[in-house]
Amino acid sequence: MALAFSSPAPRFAVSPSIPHTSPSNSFLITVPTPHRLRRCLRRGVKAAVAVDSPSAEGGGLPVESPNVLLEVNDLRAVIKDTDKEILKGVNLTINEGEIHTIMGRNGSGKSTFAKVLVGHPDYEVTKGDIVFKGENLLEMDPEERSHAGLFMSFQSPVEIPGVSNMDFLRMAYNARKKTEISPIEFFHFLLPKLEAVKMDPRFLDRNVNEGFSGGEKKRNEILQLAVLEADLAILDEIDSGLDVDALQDVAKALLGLMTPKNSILMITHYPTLLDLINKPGFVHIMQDGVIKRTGDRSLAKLVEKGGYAEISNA
Ligand SMILES: Nc1ncnc2c1ncn2[C@@H]1O[C@H](COP(=O)(O)OP(=O)(O)OP(=O)(O)O)[C@@H](O)[C@H]1O
Repeated sequence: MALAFSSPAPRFAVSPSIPHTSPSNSFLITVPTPHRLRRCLRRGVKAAVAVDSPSAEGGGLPVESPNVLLEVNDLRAVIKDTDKEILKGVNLTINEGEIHTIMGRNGSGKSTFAKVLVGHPDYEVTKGDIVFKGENLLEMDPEERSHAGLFMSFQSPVEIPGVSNMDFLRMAYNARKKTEISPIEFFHFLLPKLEAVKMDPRFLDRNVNEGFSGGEKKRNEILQLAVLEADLAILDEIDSGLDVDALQDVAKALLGLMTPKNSILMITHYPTLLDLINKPGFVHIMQDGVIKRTGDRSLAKLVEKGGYAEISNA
């Protein structure tokens, strides 16, 4: 293995996925941090030459690459205070601006993975690491993770009696942005977001999710996401229980929220939402606590057609 570094430390980019390494491959790799270098090495890069500009001597083809937003390495987790292991070595990298989808049989560990990412107290990480925006996520409590830009929409959003949706959203916004926006100002900020998710402003006066239908709760989750302007939205079955029109609205709203900087990690059982979003993305199949296969939307189609047996046997 050959590694060469230019000096001073180069402004380097690493190919996001490096999917097809073989013993004879060599890559132009730019290495801004030891962390990113570790990632390349883990992925089996055998020869790496770093140069600080495409024109520098000894270089190869420059690799334009987006920034890594989330990196999960060999993540293992058990149910708290037990030795029941649910996550058995999950690896996943999400770059800025990407849409990732996790599919998998019931009970394969998808929601657990999502919950571990946001620091759910039911689980204990026993091995591996999670780096979010260059920071060690495992050292942050759930609130810090949220302030850092992680958002999770749960399968069954909780009701919060006695707290109006408007107050809740404003408090969440203030906490995330470390500001103190007035109710009037906030309302003006909120109006276009309500329109984007096609939500009736009357829902703002109701208590959070109290008495909301399943679809209304999901729409409210997207509103929260829009308000918090999260860097990574983790959406656990955001499409479940939605009628066809609502599904279209959610897809449109999600697309409207996408920027080159933020990313989405969706858990779903159906490829419909992916079709509606209609953007290139990654589909991962989780099986027994690990990501077994990764591909594009065609992988989701394969599952839809032949079930998971086809994937497992491949
Ligand atoms: N807090 C917990 N206590 C006991 N078992 C748990 C707990 N959390 C997860 N599990 C178990 O871990 C396994 C994975 O659950 P998880 O909810 O992550 O699956 P999933 O892939 O999201 O399933 P689904 O598609 O049905 O939502 C299941 O067998 C589940 O019963």
